[in-house]
Amino acid sequence: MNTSTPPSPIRIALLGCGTVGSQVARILLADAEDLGNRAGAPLELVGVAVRTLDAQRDVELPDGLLTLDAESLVANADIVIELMGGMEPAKSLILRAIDHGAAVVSGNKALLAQDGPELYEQADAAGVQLSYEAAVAGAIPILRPIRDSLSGDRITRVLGIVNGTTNYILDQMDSTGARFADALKTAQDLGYAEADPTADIEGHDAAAKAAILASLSFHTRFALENVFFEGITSVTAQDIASAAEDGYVVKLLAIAELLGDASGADGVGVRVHPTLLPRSHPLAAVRGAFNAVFVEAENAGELMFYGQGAGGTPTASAVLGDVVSAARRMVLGGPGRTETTTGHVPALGIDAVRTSYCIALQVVDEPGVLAQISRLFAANGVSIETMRQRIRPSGPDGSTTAELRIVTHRALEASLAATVRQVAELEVITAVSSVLRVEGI
Ligand SMILES: NC(=O)c1ccc[n+]([C@@H]2O[C@H](COP(=O)([O-])OP(=O)(O)OC[C@H]3O[C@@H](n4cnc5c(N)ncnc54)[C@H](O)[C@@H]3O)[C@@H](O)[C@H]2O)c1
Ligand SMILES: N[C@@H](CCO)C(=O)O
Ligand code: NA
Repeated sequence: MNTSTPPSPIRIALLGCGTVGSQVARILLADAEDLGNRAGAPLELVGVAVRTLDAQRDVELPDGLLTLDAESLVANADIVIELMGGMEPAKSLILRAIDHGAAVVSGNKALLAQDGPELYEQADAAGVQLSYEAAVAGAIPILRPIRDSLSGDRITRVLGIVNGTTNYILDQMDSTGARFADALKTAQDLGYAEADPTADIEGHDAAAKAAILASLSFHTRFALENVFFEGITSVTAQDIASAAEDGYVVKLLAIAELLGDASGADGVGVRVHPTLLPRSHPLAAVRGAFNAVFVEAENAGELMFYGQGAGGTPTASAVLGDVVSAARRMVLGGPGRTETTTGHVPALGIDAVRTSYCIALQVVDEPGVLAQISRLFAANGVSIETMRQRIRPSGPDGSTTAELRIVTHRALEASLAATVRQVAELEVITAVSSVLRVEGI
């Protein structure tokens, strides 16, 4: 006979009952027994903080669970799930939860990328667990594999499609020839893009996720200010069509990689920008609003994690994984480490990155043009990998112009950017029609 006392219930407070929060509440209630068995103690949802009590919600919750008093709820919980989003009051409530010794689970990438270092320090100091698997690539288990499964390896590079809205838009442009504005409209009609899609299309959302991925991959705290980012608003249908002709696809990639600085010491470059990828690259096959993260590690080699990066139920899966994990730690004792910060690698700016460029130029069709252009590439130490020239009629007099598409070998971003600036000033150049970085070659 088992005479030990049953474990006391773990009290869970949920802050926010929107797209993700409502699904977390639903699953916590519906699957309480299974989740409790896995955690080793009953999981009790003690309250859900909302802004208005009588709002229309996706799920029906038992009477008495909803409250407007988030602060009191937090003060009486063992685990606080923050799914309100935004900076305040999310940050103050998380700090309050930590102060009370509660474990915190959040999906708030915007807050973590901006104020994560402060929150992680407070959690460490209080000995409580702060987990946020939902914050990067929604349902995809990626943070815990990086933090735990790969903690015996050395990650050298992470390439991620971590924003579903922009992947959907770029995929539509690629598969239907749509213009950016039309693809964005379709994404909005289907509910992928928000009414204000700025954070997605300008790259902020992916940049926040890049900062989190870089921090865990390189054991050093990086914040949004360390991330160079560009969105997809200037990617044209022509860019996508030309890329397709050359065997590439355009993806918005979040890239975090180990680099040498000028003296050869380690540094980390973190960036987000539209990127040309060969169609044979595994990330090129990530279609629609799906997400994927491609990890390169010294011993494991190449790994890819794929799945749904957003949506209430998929994201709730990641949140509840964190909840069960935090509850297990409570049952077993000790907070468990959520991240390590012993790497001390500095963040390097975009100039220190080594990448390739694909440059499309409209040039005058006359002798010596290629020589002038290639001289500038050579002067900047940039080697050309491929060059394709197309001659087009430009006037009724039979005159012609040429379009050149040059793909470079990897070179320092600073040298590539200087080359483009200088080439643009040549008189024989009528337009620099696009400049896109290339990865995976
Ligand atoms: N939706 C997704 O697919 C997804 C995926 C990954 C991460 N996330 C993150 O999860 C979080 C929640 O996202 P969501 O899509 O569920 O957002 P949402 O806007 O649907 O839900 C947020 C809810 O919080 C409530 N709220 C805001 N301030 C509040 C306050 N002071 N007190 C009580 N309630 C308050 C809002 O009324 C709303 O119901 C965000 O940080 C988001 O970035 C969302
Ligand atoms: N807006 C985000 C939601 C998930 O973080 C996306 O499009 O991927
Ligand atoms: Na995730």
